[in-house]
Amino acid sequence: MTTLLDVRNVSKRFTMGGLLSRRSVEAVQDASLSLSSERPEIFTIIGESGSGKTTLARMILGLERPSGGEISFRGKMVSQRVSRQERLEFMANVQPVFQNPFEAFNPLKEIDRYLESTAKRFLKLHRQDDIDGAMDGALQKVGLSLAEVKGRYPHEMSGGQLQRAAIARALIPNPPLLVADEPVSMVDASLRMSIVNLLRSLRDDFGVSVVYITHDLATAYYISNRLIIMQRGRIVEMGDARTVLDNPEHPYSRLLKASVLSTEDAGAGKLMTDPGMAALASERMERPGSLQSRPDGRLVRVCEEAR
Ligand SMILES: Nc1ncnc2c1ncn2[C@@H]1O[C@H](COP(=O)(O)OP(=O)(O)OP(=O)(O)O)[C@@H](O)[C@H]1O
Repeated sequence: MTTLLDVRNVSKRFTMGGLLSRRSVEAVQDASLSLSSERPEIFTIIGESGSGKTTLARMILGLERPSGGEISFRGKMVSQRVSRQERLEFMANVQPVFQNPFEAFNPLKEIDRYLESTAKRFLKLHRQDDIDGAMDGALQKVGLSLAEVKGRYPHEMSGGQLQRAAIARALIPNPPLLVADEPVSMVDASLRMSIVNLLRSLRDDFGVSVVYITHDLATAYYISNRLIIMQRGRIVEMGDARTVLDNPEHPYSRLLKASVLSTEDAGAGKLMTDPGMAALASERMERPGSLQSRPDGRLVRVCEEAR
């Protein structure tokens, strides 16, 4: 089995403030995960707001440098890809999909012009027929076509259509991996499932793996093969999505699942429910611990005294 992505003991500390008021945040602590090249999958990162999901995603994309640990793509450390050519090759292979499609596009530029510059940059295409073919091929994968998109500005499309176009842009270099950070949270509720189904089809029909970042357990349950649950920068549980979400073991995972049932949580990514469980989950984070294997294949963070 060859490894597509290997995240090994990765941490990220942000330091802020001046000399006298210096403080730091451990945004990600000792995170490890690995995706295989042969088995495309949707690997989900779940956690409430501030748990470190975006920071981990940005490190995978090479947009943020880890303070500790290493990330490798196809066996080569991301930090060692230093030449322009190596960076470009990496960017072509690991493409981002961002939360807000309206921010991903320049409002003053036609959508196809933006796709065209991606095709030229990553595929080194020059002939207009070839460029159009690459754009149309990527747009067809997301249920659009070049004819539908040509000459249109971002404000002339719905949020759902624009997110599809953003995903098409990401697909132009034929990447084996997409990193999608809350790709449905800004999309109209009625169109969300179509984007979620699209990610599934990219995996099943085109062999693209997706790192899917969300605080929405329902879509995570629906499309993920595996997932990790993050609490304050740490992975507290990792495993097969259904195994973990049907019967979460860590108190924080249980809290997250319970919060799905709470209407006031909808969309905000904050946990409001069950103060007792919240206190237990929080108290466990204070204590040293490590991920332990369970017979069903999942990993759960266990505190030293509780082992
Ligand atoms: N550039 C930065 N400088 C300082 N602190 C940062 C920076 N980026 C993130 N953080 C902090 O790191 C922690 C993790 O943030 P991150 O954005 O990764 O969480 P998240 O789970 O993606 O949250 P959200 O769902 O709100 O996007 C937070 O405490 C955040 O304030």
